[in-house]
Amino acid sequence: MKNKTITIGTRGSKLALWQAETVKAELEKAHPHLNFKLKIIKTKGDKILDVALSKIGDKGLFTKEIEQALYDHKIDLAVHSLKDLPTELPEDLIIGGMLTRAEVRDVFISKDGRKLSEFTAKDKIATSSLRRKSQLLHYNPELTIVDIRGNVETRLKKMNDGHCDALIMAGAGILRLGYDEVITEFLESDVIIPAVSQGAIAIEIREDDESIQPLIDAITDETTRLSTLAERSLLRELEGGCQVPVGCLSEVAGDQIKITGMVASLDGKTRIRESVECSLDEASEKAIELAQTILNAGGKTILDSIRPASEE
Ligand SMILES: NCc1[nH]cc(CCC(=O)O)c1CC(=O)O
Repeated sequence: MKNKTITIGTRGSKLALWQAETVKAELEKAHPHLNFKLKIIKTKGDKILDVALSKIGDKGLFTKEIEQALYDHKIDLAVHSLKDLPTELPEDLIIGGMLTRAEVRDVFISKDGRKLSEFTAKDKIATSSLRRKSQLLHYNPELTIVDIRGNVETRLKKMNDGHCDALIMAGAGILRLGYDEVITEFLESDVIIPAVSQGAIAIEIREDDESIQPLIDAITDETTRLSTLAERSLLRELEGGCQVPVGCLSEVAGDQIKITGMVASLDGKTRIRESVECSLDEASEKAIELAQTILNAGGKTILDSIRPASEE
């Protein structure tokens, strides 16, 4: 008799495929009696390549079509960069689990090997992320930031073709694709706080699909789960999507966690950073309190001033 085949939905970019293949390999190892196959799905974010992400609006840009395939039972689970999943998932869909988190830091990639500290107003740094832009300007208000879109390869090519002198990208994506040698430096959290859930791979499933959840439990890393859920609680409390200048860093030691949240104004003039330390078990609860602290410390004023513009 033929064994059941479980279908994994993914975007078609090299990074998305690497992530989906990794989930597939882990599932195959944990469940050798089952068959797993990948199904590639194109999303709106893959199709619109000439508009800055902050101008398209964020709700599920890289996820909507994949989630529809889940609803339609065309796939049984979906693999995403957790960072790209909105904090509120569509009805009846849940995050079933996460793989062990990889590199969380952003990296600086310059064309001629100069570090960020050596950059001046004459150099162009490309990023489409408001979080990166605002923190770069806080670090050095003289810096020149330009927009860029596209996947990792496209961005590297654009830099080499003269679009910019440097890029900032998530280290996780660069390392997964094996481009270690293009990294000029890792940006530490005193300069750039990473995005909420950066470096974590998530598996999205139908809430009522009881046969899938135990399969995913077997490959889920509990520390990653608790810390990224806490970061997402903070983001939800701030009511920020992925296109707001919000960052969050979790530092885990044993069963203790230190969470640092960050909100910055678009011009970088104001940057609010607050931290909390607690046990991993209470991380989500404390992250919500941390969000309130940040809102009260001026975060609310910043986020209120940004939201109307990004909703135009
Ligand atoms: N916004 C796109 C995106 N979503 C996930 C990653 C990289 C992998 C990760 O952070 O988990 C990237 C690229 C980047 O920000 O440079």
